[in-house]
Amino acid sequence: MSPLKFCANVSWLFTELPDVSQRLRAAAAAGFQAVEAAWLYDCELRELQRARQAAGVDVVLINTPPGRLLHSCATSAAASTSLRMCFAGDLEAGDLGLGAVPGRGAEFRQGLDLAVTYAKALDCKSRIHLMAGRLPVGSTRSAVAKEMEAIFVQNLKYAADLLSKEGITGLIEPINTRITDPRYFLDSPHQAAEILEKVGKPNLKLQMDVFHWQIMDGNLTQNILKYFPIIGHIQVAQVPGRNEPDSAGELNYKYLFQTLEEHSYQGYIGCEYKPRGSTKDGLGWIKDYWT
Ligand SMILES: O=C(O)C(=O)CO
Repeated sequence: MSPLKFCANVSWLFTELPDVSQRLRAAAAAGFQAVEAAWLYDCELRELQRARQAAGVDVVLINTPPGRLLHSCATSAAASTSLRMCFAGDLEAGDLGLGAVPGRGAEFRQGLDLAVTYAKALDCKSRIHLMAGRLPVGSTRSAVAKEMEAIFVQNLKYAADLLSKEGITGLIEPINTRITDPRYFLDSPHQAAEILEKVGKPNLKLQMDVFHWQIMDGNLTQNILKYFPIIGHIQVAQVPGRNEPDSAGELNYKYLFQTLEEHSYQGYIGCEYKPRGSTKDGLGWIKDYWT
């Protein structure tokens, strides 16, 4: 059995600290050797590089940009020395990725180029989450599903060829549409597996967020075993509160982590949850996995 590797999602953890550099340092001080993040694009890249090196952590996953930006805090970040962590987009009303969105192909490709620039600069050699995006406002899933899938397959083939030149794995992540994001295009591991089959590129894998899989489908053990060969990254949070794995909820993470150990899962497990209190105080559960 190989030991599990955890990474801190600094878009969710250590949010007591406004600056990315502070969060990277805090993650390292808490014991993490690796971090992941949703979006860092409004943070000044050279500062980000310096902060990562100073903290001594690996960046193992970033997302492609969400799309329409609500505002860019690049000016404030560039102007100030601090790297205020900011979402690069109006995530409520706007976009949540562009991979499957009709008429946004050029923006998807631009966002992919930016993600590769940041991944290379941050020495994030391994993974970029290629976000699918939402159904157009006013459309119904049944009416647009076929068109959006064809667009997603085409964009993923393009992305896979570009990423393979950099040795980077692309990931697609089903996000639950029951609670978190009702208009998101990709919402089940079965749909994602079918799309990956159609794309047929070995450097594209499945990002398994246990929180979303439980809400959409349950049947976690069978789904983990069925899709294990194509799983390239995992994220965890308790259901329904999306708090720490050991918080009250539906999931027995001790059992799920044991299952992953028994199958020698070699990837990272992203801690993408809302701490109930301070991040540090909520990390008691992870000590069992840090030998
Ligand atoms: O919303 C989530 O679970 C994500 O991982 C988005 O990147």
